Amino acid sequence: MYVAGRIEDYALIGDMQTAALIGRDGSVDWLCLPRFDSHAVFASLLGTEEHGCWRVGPATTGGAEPPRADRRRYSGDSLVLESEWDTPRGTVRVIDFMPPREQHAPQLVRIVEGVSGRVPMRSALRMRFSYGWVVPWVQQIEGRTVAVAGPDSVWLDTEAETYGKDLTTYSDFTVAPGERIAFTISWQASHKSPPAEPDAEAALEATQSFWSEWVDHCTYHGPYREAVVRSLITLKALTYAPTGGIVAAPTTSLPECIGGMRNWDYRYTWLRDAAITLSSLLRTGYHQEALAWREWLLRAVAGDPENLQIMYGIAGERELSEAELNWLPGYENSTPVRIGNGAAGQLQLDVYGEVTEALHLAHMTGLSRNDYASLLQLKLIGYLEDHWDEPDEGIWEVRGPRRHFVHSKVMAWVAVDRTVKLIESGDVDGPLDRWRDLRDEIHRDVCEKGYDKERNTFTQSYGSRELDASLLLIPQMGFLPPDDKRVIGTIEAIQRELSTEDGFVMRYPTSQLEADNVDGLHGEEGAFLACSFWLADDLAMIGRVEEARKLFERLLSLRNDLGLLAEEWDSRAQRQVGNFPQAFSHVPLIDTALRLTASGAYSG
Ligand SMILES: OC[C@H]1O[C@H](O[C@H]2O[C@H](CO)[C@@H](O)[C@H](O)[C@H]2O)[C@H](O)[C@@H](O)[C@@H]1O
Repeated sequence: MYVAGRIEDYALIGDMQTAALIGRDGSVDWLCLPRFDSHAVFASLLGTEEHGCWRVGPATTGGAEPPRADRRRYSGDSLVLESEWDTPRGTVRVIDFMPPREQHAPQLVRIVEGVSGRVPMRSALRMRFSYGWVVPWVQQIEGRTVAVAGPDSVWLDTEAETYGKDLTTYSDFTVAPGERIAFTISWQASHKSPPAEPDAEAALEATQSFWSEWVDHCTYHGPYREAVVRSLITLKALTYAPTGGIVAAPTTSLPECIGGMRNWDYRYTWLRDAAITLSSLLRTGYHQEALAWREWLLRAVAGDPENLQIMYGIAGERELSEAELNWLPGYENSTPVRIGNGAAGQLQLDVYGEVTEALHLAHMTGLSRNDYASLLQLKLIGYLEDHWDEPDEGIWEVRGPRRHFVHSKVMAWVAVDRTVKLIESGDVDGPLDRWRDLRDEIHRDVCEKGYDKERNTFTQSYGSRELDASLLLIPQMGFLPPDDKRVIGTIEAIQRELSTEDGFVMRYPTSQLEADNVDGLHGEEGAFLACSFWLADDLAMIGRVEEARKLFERLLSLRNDLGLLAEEWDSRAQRQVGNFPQAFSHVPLIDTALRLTASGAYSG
């Protein structure tokens, strides 16, 4: 029976317009072309080999399982993946990458390089368009193999011999030491003329230079540089270069609970996720990306800023209706597989705070002034003035009834606070006294209704006894100082009540009981990695620096061998779960590394 690899078995390559996931067995199991949110041409990640994949690796005999690579790494600080197999016949390396696009078509390049001995190899290319639904029509045109279905065509170029069998394009060949054999697939709209023939070696050189030049701009040189740089490269790979939009992750429906229904499509731009990504990029010297995202934001909300959506398509599209792909059995039978995301229609008041905080940081770090950005900020507060006291779906996008989430109110306070500061700086005009009063009113409301005096902790929502890990952001956002007894009480309560057996943090309690079930979903989920980083950050803020460092370094050890993190960690099964790799995990990794570095606490 076919089983996709563990989530952490996957490597990421990408060209800042889309991305591919490659398993340890050399199989590309996920790739959407030409954009992150396009239909997948390889979707075996969520199904079987029959839903499309492309394996390049040592040949096997007698139906044996394809061997897993013995070693793999990114070549330096890049997204060029090198996987190596030691076989009885010798050692072979496969170099995988996607060249950043200029004028040329989207490409995925695989170069097979002999290291020692003579190794028999096989390339097995199974293209299935529309997420594994459509078997394309494959033909040879002037020595090139082309697969066509509807609007898409994919062209395979290689000097190796190819042949078709069982709806698959194979190449069987032997590679000798020093020999390099390239395979490139290029996507083209099927009504257009064929894409130019690729030059794989020149593309490799250009891709390496692109990444090393980009990494050179990083201003962080602290003890966690390796982890920070890998996270930055991952965030850059999740950026859609033509528009500046940032996807939350390049995948859909990798489950938060194996076998469960918490499967969502993350190939869109959440204002929340993108705003915090922008803040991390700004703090590490990447102003260009921050500028591009601010432009994206202004275009996305243009014309109707009061009617802000919490998420958009990567080019600012508003229509993201959710649908289920019922022909896909799902990752380890986790159904449904969803595309689109119903959370787009929710009210999440925290988003006003995250966006305003990002614009504020951009302003403070000297990003060139943009009058429309300031105007947008004023409009957002105008909206909040009338709506901050309404119940919402909150940061976790719950699908249960709306509540007065404490985190949402805290972030509404952040939005007003940063805007008051903007007006105070003299850069824009606004109703200063009225908004100072509004800021005080929100603060009072949260402290009165969202704080449980008896237990000395803030609560998930007004009147509830539940806790919520988003409360860890209270000191980080400056709502209360870290030494406030209510802050310390909340951190300790979260440690007590939301910790997993291995000391990581759940977002909130998940319950099987309908009445207690805040998110309206069945099944449990893993420790939420962002929340676990937030705990480390808070511990450092309240002076428990050694504890913070230990937790942070244990979190780093959860990364896969290539430094990548999904959204969650399943403490029982000791494996990563959720969409992968996830910006929402890599951003707080960077933030906590910066805080620990500033506090001088690190090992070795
Ligand atoms: O838990 C239910 C919700 O889960 C997803 O949202 C999560 O991912 C978002 C993107 O990273 C993040 O912004 C949010 O805070 C997370 O809770 C899913 O996208 C939602 O549709 C779903 O309701």
